[in-house]
Amino acid sequence: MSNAPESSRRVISTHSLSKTFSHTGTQQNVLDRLDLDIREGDFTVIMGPSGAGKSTLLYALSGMDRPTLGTVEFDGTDISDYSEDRLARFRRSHCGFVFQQVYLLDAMSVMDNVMAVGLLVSHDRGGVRRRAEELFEMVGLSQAQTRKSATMLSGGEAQRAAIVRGLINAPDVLFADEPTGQLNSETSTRVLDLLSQVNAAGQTIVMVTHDVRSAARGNRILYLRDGHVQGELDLGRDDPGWSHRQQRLAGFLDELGW
Ligand SMILES: Nc1ncnc2c1ncn2[C@@H]1O[C@H](COP(=O)(O)OP(=O)(O)OP(=O)(O)O)[C@@H](O)[C@H]1O
Repeated sequence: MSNAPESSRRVISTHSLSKTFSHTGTQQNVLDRLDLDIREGDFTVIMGPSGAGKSTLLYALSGMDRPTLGTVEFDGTDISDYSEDRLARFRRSHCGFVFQQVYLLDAMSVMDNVMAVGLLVSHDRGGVRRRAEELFEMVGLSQAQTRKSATMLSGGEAQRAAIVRGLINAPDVLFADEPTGQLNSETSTRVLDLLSQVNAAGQTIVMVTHDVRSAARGNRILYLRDGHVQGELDLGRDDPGWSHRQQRLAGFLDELGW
């Protein structure tokens, strides 16, 4: 569990964040005037029923998509009306992403996949390589594995490589959308241990998941339904044991009718 110091600094603040999709003349209000903060150093988990808008919220918080109404402030700067180009530059420097699908480029080695993302932000090839090597070591991928094509990795290895890619530019926030969704239980545990480890070292994380075991890694749980945050649980940073954390979380979810 995280030993990161408590911080009340807000990295992201939304104000009346709304997202509406239109399909064949009807409008769907997926996010409805949300006001929420993401605090530095927190491992925030977004839960909620299928279709509640969890991924939509993650995309809005990370500048992958723009709100229909309202604003998203990242480090005090409103990013909601940035142009596509500016948003892309902003994301590269400030956000890291880990998805359920790994999306490594098969034609490149694992190292080159990570280097390519690092070199979008820095021209210091040696520096990027050194950071990549450090991160690969941290996630337990050997040099031989990083020289392989991405197709030659197991699912768990590929997801660990994706975490390295997500961290290569030292993002302010690492966003993860069901990062263990495709993994078996043992490999999920390794990936979750890794997320806990980087969070303990101070990395701010926002993760969407359906999985109680994964969610128990977070210190703050937001439950999204009908476009609102319907409940919030402070799971804290002290570790009274995973089963205790999972029980508290299960109780919270039961009360919300999960
Ligand atoms: N680009 C889009 N165009 C139209 N509708 C969309 C779009 N993206 C999402 N939606 C709709 O918004 C709603 C919320 O989708 P979202 O993927 O955010 O939900 P979720 O809570 O992440 O769901 P799940 O847990 O099933 O992944 C869904 O009804 C979905 O169909």
